[in-house]
Amino acid sequence: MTSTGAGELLQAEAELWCHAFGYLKSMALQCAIKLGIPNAIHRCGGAASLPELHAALPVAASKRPCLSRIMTFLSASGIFGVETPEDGEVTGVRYHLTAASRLLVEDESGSGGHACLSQLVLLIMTPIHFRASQSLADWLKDEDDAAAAETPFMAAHGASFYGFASRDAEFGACFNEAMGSDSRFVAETMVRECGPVFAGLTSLVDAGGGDGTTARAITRAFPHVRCSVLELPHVVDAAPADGTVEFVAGDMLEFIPPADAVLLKVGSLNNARLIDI
Ligand SMILES: C[S@@+](CC[C@H](N)C(=O)[O-])C[C@H]1O[C@@H](n2cnc3c(N)ncnc32)[C@H](O)[C@@H]1O
Repeated sequence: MTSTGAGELLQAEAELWCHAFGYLKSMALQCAIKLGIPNAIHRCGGAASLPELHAALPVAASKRPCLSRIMTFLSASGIFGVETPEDGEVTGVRYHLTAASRLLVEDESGSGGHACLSQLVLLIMTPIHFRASQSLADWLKDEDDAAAAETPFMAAHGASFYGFASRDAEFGACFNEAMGSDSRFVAETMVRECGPVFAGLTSLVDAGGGDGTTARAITRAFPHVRCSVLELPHVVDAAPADGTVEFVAGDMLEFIPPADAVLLKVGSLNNARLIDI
């Protein structure tokens, strides 16, 4: 067995610390969104000093010194860029938006026309997901193969992800809103870059199409394509009915309405089920 040098050992320990504290990156990002830091920097013209952030953000006066540490951390993570003045004076440090944090700016006209992804990012970091991932080791050890524990999410919450979303109206609404923001973002690129794909179609069904955001964007960009959305009943019940797209309540594993094309932009269904479809 080869012995490991002190330098390598210390490096290995540092790596472990980075992994163990990795969740702090997520939590700092969550904090930035909840405080509205991307919006504040955007309103300052795309770059802001600490005094400008203190004036714009709801941070208690006694906690202001901590904000500079959070900004340093977020800058090291690439969420914000940082320019330090030559004299090193802290009040002269300016933080600016990066490509990633521009996607967290709520004002669409100011974020380069992109949809804002803040709701989606916050959804990924809900305690509901953390609770499920914290049960991963116990779930792997457990011999119980009852349907109730098919996934770590089911083991933690007693329901499938979509079962939970239908049971908890507040979480369901957050989830649909977050998916809608992702769809707005993806649809912008899809209709701009994939025109030829839609050229020969007269109808399309978006299976698991959420609140219909993607289908609406397709219909608006390609009016010759009649779009419908197949969704679980609780999602159809809450969907905005503006007549642009038709909603069909059902289970895509059982039935998909006939159309020239099927759009499938879904996660959280296991691979075997997706292959069935
Ligand atoms: C990850 S979300 C994606 C929503 C939308 N396609 C988008 O990209 O914004 C998956 C969607 O599939 C729906 N869904 C899940 N299982 C389904 C099933 N068996 N039949 C129909 N819809 C389903 C969920 O309600 C959810 O809205």
